[in-house]
Amino acid sequence: MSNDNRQEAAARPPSGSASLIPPPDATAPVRHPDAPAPGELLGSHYEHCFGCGGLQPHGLHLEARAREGVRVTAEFTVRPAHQGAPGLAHGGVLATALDETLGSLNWLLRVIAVTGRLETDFVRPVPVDSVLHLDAEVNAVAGRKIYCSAVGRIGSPEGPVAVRASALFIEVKVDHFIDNGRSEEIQAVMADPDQVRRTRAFEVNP
Ligand SMILES: CCCCC/C=C\C/C=C\C/C=C\C/C=C\CCCC(=O)SCCNC(=O)CCNC(=O)[C@H](O)C(C)(C)COP(=O)(O)OP(=O)(O)OC[C@H]1O[C@@H](n2cnc3c(N)ncnc32)[C@H](O)[C@@H]1OP(=O)(O)O
Repeated sequence: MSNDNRQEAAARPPSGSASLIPPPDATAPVRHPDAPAPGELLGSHYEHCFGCGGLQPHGLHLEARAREGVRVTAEFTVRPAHQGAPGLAHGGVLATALDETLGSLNWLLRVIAVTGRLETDFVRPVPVDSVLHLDAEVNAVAGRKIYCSAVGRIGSPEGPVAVRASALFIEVKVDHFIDNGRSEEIQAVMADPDQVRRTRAFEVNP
């Protein structure tokens, strides 16, 4: 694709499916009063998470930072292990980086939620060793449904757009993980009082 065509593609509104368009009764997202201050790192929601976990050797090690409103930013350095084509990031890895960044928005709402739908536009190839600057925000909320979008730019927050995503997250209770997770890992997190306290605090969402 030529540079002109890429710029045109980057400027196009995301071609999302109907289920990613907030319904008429959707409301603007409300930042929780106890959300981390703008500029603060959010921290990992689970240390073995492939997206953000510090103890996950194969992971992306994304660190999301709170911004104003219900918005976060994160940086992802593309490593040789993330290749799909020679020297270029795998699209699924880029989708994971978008998913993780979007998922971290729920810290600002103080809601536990999982990805129901994630639609990704791959606008330009992302070379190994480049830093992808991700910027995500919640656009609307309707009941348990959280509508959000993200963009990833190469090299700097003002760099060329490489990827974009629209997503629908669905609020769940802690039981979602207890009922569905493998018992070995669930027992390990249940034995960690900090993890349980943090997760339960989110569930109450005062
Ligand atoms: C104490 C120990 C705790 C241990 C936990 C430790 C840490 C946990 C803390 C936080 C971690 C949280 C998340 C992780 C964060 C970041 C990682 C990135 C995010 C992910 O990577 S996360 C993994 C991938 N994700 C999944 O693994 C979800 C699999 N899935 C399901 O588990 C169900 O599918 C679910 C729950 C999504 C819905 O199921 P459900 O039965 O609760 O609700 P239902 O189906 O009724 O949907 C309600 C309304 O959403 C609409 N809706 C649903 N799905 C839709 C779709 N796909 N497209 C369009 N609309 C959809 C319906 O149409 C309906 O709409 P309406 O209300 O208008 O009718």
